[in-house]
Amino acid sequence: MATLSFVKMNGAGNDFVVVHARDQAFSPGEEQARAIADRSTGEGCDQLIAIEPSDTADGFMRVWNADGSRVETCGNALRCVGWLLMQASGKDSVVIDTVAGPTVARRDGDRIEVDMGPPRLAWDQVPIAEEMDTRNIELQIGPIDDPVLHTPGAVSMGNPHVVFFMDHTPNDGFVRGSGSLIEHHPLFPEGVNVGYAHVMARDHIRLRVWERGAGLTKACGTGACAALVASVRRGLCDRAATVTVDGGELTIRWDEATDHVFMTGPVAVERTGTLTL
Ligand SMILES: N[C@@H](CCC[C@H](N)C(=O)O)C(=O)O
Repeated sequence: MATLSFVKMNGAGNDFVVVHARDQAFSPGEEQARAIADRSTGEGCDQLIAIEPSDTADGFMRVWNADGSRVETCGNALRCVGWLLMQASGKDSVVIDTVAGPTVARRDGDRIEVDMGPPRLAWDQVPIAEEMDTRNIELQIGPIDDPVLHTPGAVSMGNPHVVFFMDHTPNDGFVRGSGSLIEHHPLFPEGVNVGYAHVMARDHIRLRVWERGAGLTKACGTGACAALVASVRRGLCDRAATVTVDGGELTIRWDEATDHVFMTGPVAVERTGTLTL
């Protein structure tokens, strides 16, 4: 039996069990990852995170969703891992590698900013099963002549997102019911994270997200980036906005010069503990 220490953290309420796997290997199978993430019998989290050593960066971040599936990246976890690596090294910025590519994390007062890189906007980069304009994809839910949801924008931030635009903020039942359906829609061969954006002003979006492999979360960092990008592409928002999520506020900026998306927000440590595997 092996024991590994972990830190329970959250970024705007999106919570993680972060395992130190720099000196000791950590490669849980799907079932083990799901058991750790289970809120009634395990430690409980939206995503399980491992910080592994890297030859090219300050650390490598590996991500599992609560259902045990491995995923490319996680925006809020990048901010939490960035904070941990900065605390440990005393640096003010660090590079974190992921399956989706490297990210720079920096301190911004008591918040952490991450450079999420450029959004991927071609239909086959999201990916979507058929060629279509990712500003308004051909998808609708509900009766043909009066759909409840329709023509979302689609964006990859290293992981796939669709963003529906709404004139109100939907309730839990609506997000759970429609999100669980759309996550597995055949249009998305790798599944999809589902965002519901209520654009309140050109610099303010209220967002709720049903996450692929995790369900309704208090915040989704890549989802907030995708919502801003999709809103800008529809002419609804300026290139910088506050995105209010269930667990707090994220500041998202899509830089015109570099095409990179930057996300800034809070991180919090909840507790520490050990996992016995
Ligand atoms: N919470 C995350 C996203 C985690 C991965 C996502 N559920 C997926 O399957 O792509 C974030 O903050 O970005």
